[in-house]
Amino acid sequence: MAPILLDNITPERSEYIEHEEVHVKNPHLHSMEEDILYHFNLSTKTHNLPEMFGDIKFVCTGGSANRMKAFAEFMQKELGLDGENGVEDICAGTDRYSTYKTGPVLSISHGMGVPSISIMLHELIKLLHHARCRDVVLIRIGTSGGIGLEPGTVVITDTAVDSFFQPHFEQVVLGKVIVRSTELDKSLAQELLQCGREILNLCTVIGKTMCTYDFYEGQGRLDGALCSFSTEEKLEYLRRAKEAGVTNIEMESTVFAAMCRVCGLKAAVVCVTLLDRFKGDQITASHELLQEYQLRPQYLVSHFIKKRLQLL
Ligand SMILES: O=P(O)(O)O[C@H]1O[C@H](CO)[C@@H](O)[C@H]1O
Ligand SMILES: O=c1cc[nH]c(=O)[nH]1
Repeated sequence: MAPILLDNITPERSEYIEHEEVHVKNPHLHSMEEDILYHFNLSTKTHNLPEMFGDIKFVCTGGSANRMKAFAEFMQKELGLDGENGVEDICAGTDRYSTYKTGPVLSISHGMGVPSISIMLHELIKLLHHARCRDVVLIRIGTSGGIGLEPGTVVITDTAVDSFFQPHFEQVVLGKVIVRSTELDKSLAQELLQCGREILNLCTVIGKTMCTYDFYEGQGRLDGALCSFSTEEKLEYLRRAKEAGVTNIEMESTVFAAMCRVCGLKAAVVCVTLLDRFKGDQITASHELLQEYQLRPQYLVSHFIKKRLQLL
């Protein structure tokens, strides 16, 4: 078994320092003449990153490219910005991620699962660093499976946990396992919860979010191509998750929380639940209802952004 190390590049407690530029935790980066953000099709030599991105204060990210485009269009309207030509994908030169900027809001897709969001976050955090951004808040707006919650509930994550219900993210580096904390910013979570409460008919709760490496077996589903457990074993696992404080399950929150924390970035996860996993595995809601569910975290985060910008 690989040796397990607690993260040795993270200080004891990674504190967010107000008004400081976004920093990266990589001593090699400063000696590089050029930094190519390959999956964004951007580079420090070919693009003026401070001019293009220096005013970003909010980064919102979610798995689907269409959702993040829709969110950018929505924010354009909400912030009263000129939207005659719609929004344009800044990284159109690559189809790995879709990126839109509307005023101080960057909307970017991350694909599905830990490896995909982790690559995006490496390049995003370097982008924010090269652009000399300050006081940036990162929010994942996503979907999830609920544990004992009414479908359509919006969950604000207080801590992301792994499949053992631990607040950890494990990264294999040079054949060793590095364990990083997945605690999220508590006051930001409370601020978002308050925003949820201010929106009529939006059911918002706070709880732990479990992040898995798979949608099927990894989330205890009985309907994948493989399944090695019984219905009773599945329900027992979900009951144990619920007892540990888990309210929903998705596939990116631990690495998102861990990477933002190491780099001193304030981060939050806001996911709507598409089903109650105690009641089933298949997502049976209609397309229209699922579309409406996906808008709920967007409304909440838009409300939060407008409050922060003192537009409300
Ligand atoms: O709806 P988004 O944000 O894409 O995320 C959730 O949906 C995907 C699975 O359907 C996973 O990536 C999970 O985390
Ligand atoms: O059950 C679900 C629903 C959405 N996303 C997940 O990861 N799981």
